Amino acid sequence: MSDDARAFVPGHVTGFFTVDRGDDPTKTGSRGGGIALSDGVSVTVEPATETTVELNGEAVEMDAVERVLSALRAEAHVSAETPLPLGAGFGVSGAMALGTALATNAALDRGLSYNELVTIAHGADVQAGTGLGDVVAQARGGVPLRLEPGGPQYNYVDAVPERARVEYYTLGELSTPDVVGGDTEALTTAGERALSMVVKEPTLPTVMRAARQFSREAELLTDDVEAVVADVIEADGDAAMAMLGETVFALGSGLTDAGYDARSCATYPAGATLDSEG
Ligand SMILES: Nc1ncnc2c1ncn2[C@@H]1O[C@H](COP(=O)(O)OP(=O)(O)O)[C@@H](O)[C@H]1O
Ligand SMILES: CC(C)(COP(=O)(O)O)[C@@H](O)C(=O)O
Repeated sequence: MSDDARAFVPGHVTGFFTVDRGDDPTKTGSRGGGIALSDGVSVTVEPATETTVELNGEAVEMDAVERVLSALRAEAHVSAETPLPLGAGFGVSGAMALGTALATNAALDRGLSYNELVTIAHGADVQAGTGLGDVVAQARGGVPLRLEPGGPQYNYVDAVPERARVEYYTLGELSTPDVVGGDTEALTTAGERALSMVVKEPTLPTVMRAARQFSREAELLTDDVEAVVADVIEADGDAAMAMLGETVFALGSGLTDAGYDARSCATYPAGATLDSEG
């Protein structure tokens, strides 16, 4: 019997990252740090004769989702709902891939385990060029530190043992394939430096400081984002740029204290899960 199934996947803002290409997608990924968010993506999968993908009621083309469905030999109507903007650094593509994997497995009784489904979604996001570390971070939750790249068989994920209220404010999109598909040597050096700062002192304020340093060193910080981050710091807050988007995220009420009309959520302590029935 097949039926509809729904999964929730937290959003994930990356503060800093590396690009680590391997021989296969499960060994390819990023190291880095970020924050899983209680604002995430609810993905409903309904088996169908032809695949269609919808985000907040509008049809979208999403390579990562199509790759997950073909890996699971499924045709389905995938409908996702989220308050997060697409293409602005919240890992919406990774969330849709992971949510599709979890919900398709349930709807079509594929009988795969969590790590197997995370591997499929990670590989799909990597091959689509839309993410390197979001899926494994979204499978973990909290404040993940990705110490080794790749899917669950190869990576090594630690975390900062804290939780916080988080605010975010988006000014625009940045193309993930353009950045991760280009020359990433300097970016990776900056990402490694940021990661070692946080490994030495695994706290949220250090994550934010490392993220600010990374965005400058990797030359990804835009003037508009820099101005907002500066305003938050001026108002005694803590903020940084979300990779890869023109988005600022802040701890506590940093953005609203600085006068921005920001959306607020919190760290999401758990990984992605299937919703319970009924
Ligand atoms: N209107 C749209 N704006 C941006 N991306 C879109 C849109 N419609 C579909 N897409 C697809 O969504 C994916 C966005 O990936 P990415 O930029 O990594 O976003 P995110 O940062 O949310 O993960 C890409 O596969 C892109 O082709
Ligand atoms: C930064 C990024 C490579 C892309 O993130 P997004 O634009 O949100 O898909 C992420 O997957 C990571 O490895 O940390």
